[in-house]
Amino acid sequence: MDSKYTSMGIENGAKTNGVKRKNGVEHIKVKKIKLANEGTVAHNIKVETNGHNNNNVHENKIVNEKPQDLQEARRQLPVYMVRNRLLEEIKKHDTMILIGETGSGKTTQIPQLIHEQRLEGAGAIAVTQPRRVAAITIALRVAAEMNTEIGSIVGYSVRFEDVTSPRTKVKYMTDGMLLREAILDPLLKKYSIVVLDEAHERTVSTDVLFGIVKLAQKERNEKKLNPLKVIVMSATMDVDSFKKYFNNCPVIYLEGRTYPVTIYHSKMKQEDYQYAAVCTIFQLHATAPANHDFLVFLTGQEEIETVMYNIKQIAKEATGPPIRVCPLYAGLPPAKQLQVWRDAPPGTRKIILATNIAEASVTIPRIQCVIDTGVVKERTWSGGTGAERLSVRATSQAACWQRAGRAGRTQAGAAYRLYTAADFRARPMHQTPEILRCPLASTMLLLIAAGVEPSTFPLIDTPPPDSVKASLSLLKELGAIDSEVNPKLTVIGKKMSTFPIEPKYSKVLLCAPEYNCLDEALSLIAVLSSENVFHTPMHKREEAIKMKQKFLSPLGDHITLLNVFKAFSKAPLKKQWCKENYLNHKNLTYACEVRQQLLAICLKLNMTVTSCGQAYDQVLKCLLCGLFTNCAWQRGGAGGARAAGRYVTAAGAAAALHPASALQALRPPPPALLYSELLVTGRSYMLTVSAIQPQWLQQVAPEYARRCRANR
Ligand SMILES: Nc1ncnc2c1ncn2[C@@H]1O[C@H](COP(=O)(O)OP(=O)(O)OP(=O)(O)O)[C@@H](O)[C@H]1O
Repeated sequence: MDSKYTSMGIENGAKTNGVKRKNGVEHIKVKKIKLANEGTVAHNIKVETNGHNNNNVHENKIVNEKPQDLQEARRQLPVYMVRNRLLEEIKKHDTMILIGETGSGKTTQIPQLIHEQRLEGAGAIAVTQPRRVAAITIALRVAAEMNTEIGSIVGYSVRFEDVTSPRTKVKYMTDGMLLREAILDPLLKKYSIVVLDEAHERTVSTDVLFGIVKLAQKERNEKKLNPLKVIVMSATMDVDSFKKYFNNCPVIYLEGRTYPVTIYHSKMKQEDYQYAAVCTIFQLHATAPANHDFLVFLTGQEEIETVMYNIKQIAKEATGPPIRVCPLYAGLPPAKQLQVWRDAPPGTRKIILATNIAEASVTIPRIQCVIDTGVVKERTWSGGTGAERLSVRATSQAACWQRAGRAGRTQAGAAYRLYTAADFRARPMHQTPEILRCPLASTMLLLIAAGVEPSTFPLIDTPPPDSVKASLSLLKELGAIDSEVNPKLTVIGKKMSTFPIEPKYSKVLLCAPEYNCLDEALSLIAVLSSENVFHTPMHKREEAIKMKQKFLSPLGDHITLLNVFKAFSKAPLKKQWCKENYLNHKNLTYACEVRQQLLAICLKLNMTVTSCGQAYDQVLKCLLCGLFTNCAWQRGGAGGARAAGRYVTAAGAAAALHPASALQALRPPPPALLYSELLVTGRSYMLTVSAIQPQWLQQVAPEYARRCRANR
């Protein structure tokens, strides 16, 4: 072991043993399977699990095991072993909660078992996932297990990608996609069974879906339509509040996992978790066999890139097999995310650096070690200022267990927690549900579109009143609803709800024909809907920044992005061109796909696509139609040289231009701005900003402009 990396102080062998139930949080490493109706022991089934070692290789998208091996692996799963009992329970109850260990087979097996028995009848089975990468990879796995093409009996549906057909019976989908379907069909008539998986994640969409399925179930019963079965699943959920919410429905605990996971805690508090992670990686790398891959949890793209760079540098001199480092974060283009599931060359160790998108649901084969920094980047939103705060926080205990549960899925594993056992015990059991800390305008629009009255809609946790008020008032400002009390969609609101994007952006698209710039607006909104198109590698920062200059527009970041997109669309050898220009080829390709989809919706709405050419004022005015609540004025008014670079937003919050903005160098600084996002990271920064003429606001949104003047 390299002496540089011995200072971590991981406590040896601090194993967990057996399942302990603490407020609904499961502990790992169990040998027996017990299936019982909450607490009762009357119907226990006891099955000893046989540890089996399956180091099969996954390639070709993500699975390339032989069908018979896949079947053998299925048979070893705790869920499969008690399938008959489980199916009985599923048949008996309209709604049930299923709690089972991570990796026990809930997500992959329950829908298959239901389908094998044809319990879904003429309808289909919807299985929701909070994250797209999980929906895709699990669907691919299940299709392979069922020996069928993806998109036929088994399919998936995620934003901007629908791989299903009329034959699809088992449909994995993001919770957001099922929510979109609920607008068109609030009774979810296509489905006879809805499985809401990873319920503990408490995303806004899943929370709203709980209410949607509850209402749909009731109404389908009242109208004597085919009943809707609902199964809520997780390994680590807050059982009591869910049980209460679902009218005391039965809770089935399924105890048992295929492989054990040993938990190690840091002996002492780690001041720098990135450093601690790198130390631990190389400590383990020196001794672990090459076919043991590592999964490291970090907080975001920038951090992942820094750690990746450090690992690559240190790896040149470190003891151990060759290393392949793979990033995995939401902003990574979908195809690149799936590369994590591809095998590294034999004898090479894969080290995956992931955010919490790999925390729940996913199985990445060969992961033997999980290194958990115990932190997550969380967004909280203030309805008052419209600002989002991005902060790094300690994860909940449930998240720690979920992370540990990414090991022990295809072989025995270990989780190295870079925090002490006392720190772990002091953490809250569950994180704050998103609905209590995120903007709700999109969700409100969908609810209203689905014919639901937001104030009476049944939610597990009621969102803060000021957040509901701010969201409804934004929808009213945008002209999407007629009133904040008892709201109904307007004609434009109905059209807005058909776009799978933020209401403010759909408003921009709908206003674009008026400004003769739908062509430009589509490109711009597509780029804004995908991740960062600029690629700034740490070691070539200067060069990348220099290259960016050629796309810069003095009008600001939006037109700069448009310049990039236009140039990309014209480039003949796109990949090479992106490389030379320090642009992210995958993200730009993704933006092109998004544009196609948005264009299809516009054409369905009979909108005419025209271009304003170089008249970019038109584009900015059009942008202002959706983003007029995102204006800022220079402090002390125009010409306030002393206050250069310091602005005040329409909501009265002080904010600065982000250092990466194209407008940073502009002198004198523009008197008025339009921004896409307001982010607080210590200071309040406006992101993706354009210069506007102060009088435009008056022209585009006169009523709002009047109120702003009165408040300033
Ligand atoms: N892509 C894959 N490659 C290899 N094995 C897989 C894959 N997906 C699933 N498995 C196997 O199937 C098992 C069950 O996975 P499944 O996702 O159904 O578990 P789960 O109970 O839903 O777990 P979690 O609570 O973590 O979501 C895994 O532990 C693993 O052994």
